Amino acid sequence: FIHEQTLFEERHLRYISPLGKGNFGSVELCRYDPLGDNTGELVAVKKLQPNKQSTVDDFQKEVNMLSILHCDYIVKYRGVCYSMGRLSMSLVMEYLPYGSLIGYLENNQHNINTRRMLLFASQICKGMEYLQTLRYVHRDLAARNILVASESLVKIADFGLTKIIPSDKEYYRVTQPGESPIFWYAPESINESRFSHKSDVWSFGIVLHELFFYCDNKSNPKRVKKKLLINIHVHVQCVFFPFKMFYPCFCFSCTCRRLDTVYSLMRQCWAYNFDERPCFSSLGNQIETIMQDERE
Ligand SMILES: C[C@H](Nc1nc(-c2c[nH]c3ncc(Cl)cc23)ncc1F)C(=O)NCC(F)(F)F
Repeated sequence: FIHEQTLFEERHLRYISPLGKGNFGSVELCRYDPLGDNTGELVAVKKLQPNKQSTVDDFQKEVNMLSILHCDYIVKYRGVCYSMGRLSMSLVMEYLPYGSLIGYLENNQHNINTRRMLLFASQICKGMEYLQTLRYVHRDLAARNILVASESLVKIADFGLTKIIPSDKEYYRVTQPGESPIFWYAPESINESRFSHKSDVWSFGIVLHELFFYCDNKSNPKRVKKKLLINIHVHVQCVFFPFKMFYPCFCFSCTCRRLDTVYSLMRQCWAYNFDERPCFSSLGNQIETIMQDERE
């Protein structure tokens, strides 16, 4: 069923600039300006780019999934815009001027402290907890898919790969694994295409590493990223391909304080056995505790 969808008329949607390419679609900055006097609001418009992977009904699913999410830590859905006589549809979302978290980290690494990183981490946790109540598995949790709303607020975005776990199972198995970035994927997702809240927890651990790796002010993020990729000791757990498993163990060189507690959070998220990984509410509590300690 189609939720009540706020309709944006294409003729009032004024293109401004490209924002980026996401899962199965490109996002553009537009102004919805029905009065035609530039007083309209800025919006982020995701146009479907039908290709081998994604079809219109995948996109319709993404729209429907996003349209029922109401959470401070998730990018707001605004509505849809039909063009070419309802042949093609665009997803209209709020526009967040600070952009993606990965870009923000790269541009602000000098004035980002561990307190702010912990605050962002706890907000992402809360957003993921909310998704879990709806049995959503994001499947692409990464700093590039987090948006910065302000100096003290981040939001989860890009629900192009999100799936809803069936009520009789605790995981979702994808049939055709796309060319998704395996760096953020849990071992069971790589080996069995198995996705669950616990595989999102693994990805959250990678996001923690992305957050705290940039707090190392000495190093320029580009080099850090290269160093990180070079330094990641990827241990091939089994000899046989394709059952190759990646198990990142990072040589962690961040100089920020509370390093040991944050690093232990990451290691919990990277428990090989998904049953041993903490849930998002436990991670959220642990982060709040570290934040308290930070205050002392
Ligand atoms: C494909 C699109 N890429 C980009 N989007 C934006 C952006 C700025 N401000 C924004 N406000 C609302 C939205 Cl939906 C996107 C942006 N900036 C750089 C991008 F490369 C995207 O959705 N990326 C996922 C996420 F949104 F998390 F960054």
